Amino acid sequence: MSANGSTTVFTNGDAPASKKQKTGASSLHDDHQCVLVLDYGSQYTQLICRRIREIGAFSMMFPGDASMERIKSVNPKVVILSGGPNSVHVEGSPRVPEDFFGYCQQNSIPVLGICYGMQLIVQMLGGVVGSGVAGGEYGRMPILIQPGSRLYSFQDNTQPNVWMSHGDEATQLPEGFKVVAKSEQGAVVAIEDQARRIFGLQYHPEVAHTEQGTDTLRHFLLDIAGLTADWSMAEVLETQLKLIKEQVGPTQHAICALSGGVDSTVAATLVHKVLGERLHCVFVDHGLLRYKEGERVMEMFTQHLHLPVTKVDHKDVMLAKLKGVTDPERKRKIIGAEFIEVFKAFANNMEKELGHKPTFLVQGTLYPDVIESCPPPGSGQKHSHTIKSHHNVGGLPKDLQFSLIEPFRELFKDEVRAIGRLLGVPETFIKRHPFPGPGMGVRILGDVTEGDRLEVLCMVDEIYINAIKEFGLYDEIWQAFAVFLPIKSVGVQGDQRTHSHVVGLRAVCSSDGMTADWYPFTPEFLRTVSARICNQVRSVNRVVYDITSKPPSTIEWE
Ligand SMILES: Nc1ncnc2c1ncn2[C@@H]1O[C@H](COP(=O)(O)OP(=O)(O)OP(=O)(O)O)[C@@H](O)[C@H]1O
Ligand SMILES: O=c1[nH]c(=O)c2[nH+]cn([C@@H]3O[C@H](COP(=O)(O)O)[C@@H](O)[C@H]3O)c2[nH]1
Ligand SMILES: NC(=O)CC[C@H](N)C(=O)O
Ligand SMILES: [Mg+2]
Repeated sequence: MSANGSTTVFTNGDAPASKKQKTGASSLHDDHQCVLVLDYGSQYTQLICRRIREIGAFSMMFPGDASMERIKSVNPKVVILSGGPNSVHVEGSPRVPEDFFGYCQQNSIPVLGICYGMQLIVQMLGGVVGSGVAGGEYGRMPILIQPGSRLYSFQDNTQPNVWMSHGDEATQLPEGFKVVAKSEQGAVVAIEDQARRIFGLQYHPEVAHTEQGTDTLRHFLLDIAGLTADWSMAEVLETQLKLIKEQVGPTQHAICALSGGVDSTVAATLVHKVLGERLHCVFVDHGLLRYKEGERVMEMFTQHLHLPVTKVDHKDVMLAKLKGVTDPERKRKIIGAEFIEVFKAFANNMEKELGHKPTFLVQGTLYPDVIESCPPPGSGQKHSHTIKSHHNVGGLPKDLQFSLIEPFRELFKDEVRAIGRLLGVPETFIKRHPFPGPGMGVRILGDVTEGDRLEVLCMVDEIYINAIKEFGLYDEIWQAFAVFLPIKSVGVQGDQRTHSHVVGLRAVCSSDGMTADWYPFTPEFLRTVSARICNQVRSVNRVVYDITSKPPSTIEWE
């Protein structure tokens, strides 16, 4: 169990030893060579662990300032230092113990530093980190690889596009290191000391948008460090089934927050395998759903899922609570708290009906929800910043009266899709675009309840998604949706001046939601959809398309 009561496969190292035993992580560790990831608070640290799993190796994650004793206790074969929001020259910023590099040297442990991790290597081994030539690089960037590098010896492409997110730079390298790649602006973006097998990347090889990023990590782990690839998703699934059985015991009941989205559908199917009739699914219609979503989802459950699901209508209460609220974080917290109110009432009703009060709550929480919401105490990611409070994590009330079962809390969407396929979940669910729990609540900027905002957005979104399906693009796009902007613009319709709503359209390519790029629609598609929206939704006179990647934006607008 992790600190908040959910089960985890990959121990974060902050859990006490007795709890670690419970997760089964120590037995897994006994059977596999360990890649230790030291976390300095990057949004992407779990993504490093996810890539390591994809490559077929076992990983553990410790906080970046873990003691030497702790590092030694897992006998790592490789250590990766993550990125992070801190700056190495700020007093008190997290770092490895002074004798860390000596220990790695003595035990022939290769080290890779990523972004902040590379800056830490440079500073701690006697180089200099400063503001450099680039003055910060964010998003996509081509880099130029120098010949003769060990880190890149597997590849031919000498100018891949990589994903950057940094302000500081290495301006002087420690002795023994050489530059093996530079950015377009001339910043040092890859370094290596071949003799000591210490490597550094200023960009993020772990994000899906970095070309050959996984290949670079694979080459580092399998060829340079010599690990064997012997870890699989089937093993993750088996471990989760075992953990849930232990966590819930033979008689307790659980409720499952089921949205019709991929994550909760796979979570429900998995937990149902263990609990059977002791699992009770509840779908909340909070009034912030898409056009006809409530009916459509219930029909999908009946036709394809064969799990009993109760639909709860909570529209009026939710919209009353959101009236006049404009701050995005405040909205998220209200929505999160209302979800829990519904679950509590549902559990109380169950007790009256069945004589059993479910004390567990199953949610399809994924790692991106956790990291963006800012990690709960004890989760190990103590150096990260809050980006937004996802309703199912940071939006939960403090006095949550359930123990959480969140089998995917350390996984990413594409991994959950893989587990769903292993469990035989129908493709209708697996291929659905993600839809956030707070729904239209975070897609209407500002007050959700004002005027006809909800109706307008639902209509626009429906027209947009239908056009995407009609053009055969739905499966190519990771997520698409419309956004209501709280401004009006001047237009001319039927020779008359209008002063009407503006809507934004967003479509992104991604594999895990951690990084994303905007989808390049054809002008024909954009022309068609814009004309349809302005003709069919008379109170809209302007449509804009969002051409921002994540980072620097996020996928949702709030
Ligand atoms: N309308 C809803 N009713 C009940 N539970 C919900 C609802 N919306 C979200 N949840 C709960 O919150 C969790 C997080 O929501 P999220 O949208 O991230 O996941 P999802 O809906 O299962 O999948 P997807 O990301 O594909 O939409 C869900 O897994 C589910 O447990
Ligand atoms: O269930 C959810 N509750 C939330 O509060 C929430 N906020 C964002 N999202 C979804 O997460 C993914 C990443 O989105 P962002 O780049 O906007 O953070 C995208 O798929 C978003 O739709 C949420 N899902
Ligand atoms: N993504 C990172 O690791 C950033 C490191 C450091 N905070 C910088 O801005 O340079
Ligand atoms: Mg959803």
